[in-house]
Amino acid sequence: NKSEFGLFGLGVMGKSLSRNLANNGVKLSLFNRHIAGKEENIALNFKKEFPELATALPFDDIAAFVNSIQQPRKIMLMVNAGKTIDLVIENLLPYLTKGDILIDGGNSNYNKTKERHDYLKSKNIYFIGAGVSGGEEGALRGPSIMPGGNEETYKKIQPFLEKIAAKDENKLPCCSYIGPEGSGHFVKMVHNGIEYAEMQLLAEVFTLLKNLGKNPDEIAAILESWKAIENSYLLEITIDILRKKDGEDWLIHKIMDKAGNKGTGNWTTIATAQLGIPSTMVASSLFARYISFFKEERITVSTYFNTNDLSLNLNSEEILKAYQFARIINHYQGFKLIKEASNRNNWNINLSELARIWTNGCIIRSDLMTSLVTTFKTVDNILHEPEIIEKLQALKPFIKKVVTEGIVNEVAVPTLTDAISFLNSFSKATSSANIIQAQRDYFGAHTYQRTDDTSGKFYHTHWAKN
Ligand SMILES: O=C(O)[C@H](O)[C@@H](O)[C@H](O)[C@H](O)COP(=O)(O)O
Repeated sequence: NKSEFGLFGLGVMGKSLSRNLANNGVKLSLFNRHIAGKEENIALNFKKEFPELATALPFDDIAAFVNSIQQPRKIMLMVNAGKTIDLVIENLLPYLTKGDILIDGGNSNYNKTKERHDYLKSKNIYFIGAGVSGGEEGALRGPSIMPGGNEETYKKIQPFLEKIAAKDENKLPCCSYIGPEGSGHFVKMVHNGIEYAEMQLLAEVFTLLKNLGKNPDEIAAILESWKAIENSYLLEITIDILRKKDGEDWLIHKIMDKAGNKGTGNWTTIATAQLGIPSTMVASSLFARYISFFKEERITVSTYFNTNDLSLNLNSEEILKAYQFARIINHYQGFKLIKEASNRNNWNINLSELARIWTNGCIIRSDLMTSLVTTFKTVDNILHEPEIIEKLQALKPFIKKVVTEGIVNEVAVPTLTDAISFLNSFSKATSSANIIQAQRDYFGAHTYQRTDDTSGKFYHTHWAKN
């Protein structure tokens, strides 16, 4: 008898999701391409490896794979984002039938997802762009899933995705319809943007504590003590990472400080610039990765500019409070970007529900995220929430001290700095943008509005003639 669901692409995430589906009783067909001498019998060997896949049907022939699945077919594509998806779609199309559903579970660009959605719609094939977060382990035990596309189509795959998704504190699936078109992949992209800044903040905390003379074990112990106050998945794995030994030394000392990236932080920065939203922290954490990449040049430049015998006048308590402050600003910026994109595209994204499906399974799950589920029930802008305002006011003196000490002592804290600089700018009723407007009008006659004219009329001044 035919399978209920097809899983196409048995890479790291594809394999974990297959086992998760099988563990949840889904009758599966598995497909992996055949490349002689390189990728042979992947699906078959994978099936043999895990008892839960006993009833799964393995394939490396697309026609046989498609025909093994009940109609309307539900096929999840777990292949690399980019051109591969389009290639796979073209290879599958000849065998698909009107009403079949393709689900792209990779980190695809939301603009491309909309294009693919519209293209396949013209062929009566449904396309869901589903963000899947949680990495290899999350995909196996329960990821957070962010599906976007046609809502009626989503209802047809909802039971499968909800089965495999992580569960929140009320045992509800961390999977919820996000909205139309590429909205699912958009929120996954911003999830990764928030992830970039969260990771960078922990890297800066590590640097500050290291500059206070702490070794990785001592730093891990300090972070361990923070779990009771500000826990998150990323904090937990950073503690594990710092405690990992490599012979006598700590493994972290052997890892090359050149950060990679696969594009989602880059796309988030492009999207935020295009939408005119100041998500400064994802941008600074992306650029911190880019700076790290110039290792050779950094080594050279380090011989020109570093001042010795500087000493940080800080304690771990102050650093914790600075970290807490910066995390709130990071989440404010991420959700602001999503809210704006949702308004501009009429996606109608429910921020509280989004925070809820991010409370488990995904990389940015944290106590703060759990608290935001409630916050977004009353406000859609956390900088307007009295409790959060109060918390930021209480934490502000500490991040000001930490960032000042960091800069004075030449410690690289770009994303912590960004957090306080952002609020220093965003909390000013009167900014210095009048200078910018005057300069633009001076050299380009770009005109400006006047503070004493509420009509909003634009003015031009013949500056040089004064
Ligand atoms: O939510 C997740 O499960 C991760 O974010 C996942 O999507 C992946 O690990 C990122 O692609 C890493 O991104 P970089 O390679 O850009 O750091």
